[in-house]
Amino acid sequence: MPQVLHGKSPQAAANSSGSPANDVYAHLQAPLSDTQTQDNSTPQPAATKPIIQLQSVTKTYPNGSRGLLGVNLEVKRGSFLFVTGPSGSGKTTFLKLLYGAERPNQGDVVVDDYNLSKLRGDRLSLLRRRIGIVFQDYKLIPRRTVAENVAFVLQAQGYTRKEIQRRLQPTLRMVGLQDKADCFPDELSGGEQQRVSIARAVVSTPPLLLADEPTGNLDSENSWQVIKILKKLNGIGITVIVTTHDEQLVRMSNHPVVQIKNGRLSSVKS
Ligand SMILES: Nc1ncnc2c1ncn2[C@@H]1O[C@H](COP(=O)(O)OP(=O)(O)OP(=O)(O)O)[C@@H](O)[C@H]1O
Repeated sequence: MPQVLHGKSPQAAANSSGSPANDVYAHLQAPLSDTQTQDNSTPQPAATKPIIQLQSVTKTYPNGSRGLLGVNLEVKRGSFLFVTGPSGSGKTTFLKLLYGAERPNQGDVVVDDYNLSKLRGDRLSLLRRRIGIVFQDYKLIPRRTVAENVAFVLQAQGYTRKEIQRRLQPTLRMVGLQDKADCFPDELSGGEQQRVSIARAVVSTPPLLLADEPTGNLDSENSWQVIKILKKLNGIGITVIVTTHDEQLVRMSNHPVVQIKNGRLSSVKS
């Protein structure tokens, strides 16, 4: 049986946490159901289907290292999920399988209705546009300003200049960097750089945000600030999955938690 993670409906979350009032994110504020039927005989409306489904997923690397073993998981749209576990347990492998950077040896990975086990080429690129990714080491382009780093994603996806301008300021405001638009990454603190990378990940308003140890290089205050921004994004409907070693952050956050140990997944808190 897959683990099923229940998320608070994004609308409810938006109402309780105060969503940012700007129309860039408005289309993410449509009410989505937080209940899901297990009856596969009746077609489910898109909004009630899980955004992520893993069935019997095993990943072994060519050198024989175990990434994941027999993992079953369903994540509902609008959820906020923490993934914890010791170093080398399989957390990054789990995220890589979700955005198609690795493929399972066995089992199916379905994300936003795309079966990643079979996805190639253009269709994989299309799915990746629907997934924002945040890394521990930010991965910003050093010779581009904050605004240019964030706008770059939209340029690559063919957005018009007008649409890029429309999205840029609200997104920088959302991460509290509206005054740093013209700074270069090396003029920012680690926490600020991570917030730029979050802005870059969500400026195209993807329905899914994956964050791999986003607070790994930050002190506790900056870590909490990053988590608060991720919560805010979840509040407007983005499904958020965060890997972390930081038990304190997980305890403070009151969201579902799964643990991966030796490639096996178990639910710690649902
Ligand atoms: N490209 C790869 N080739 C071979 N083995 C790999 C590769 N990537 C990861 N592994 C192995 O797979 C296992 C799981 O690694 P993974 O990076 O998913 O763990 P993790 O939980 O994210 O670790 P950490 O918290 O240290 O980042 C480890 O044994 C690791 O050595």
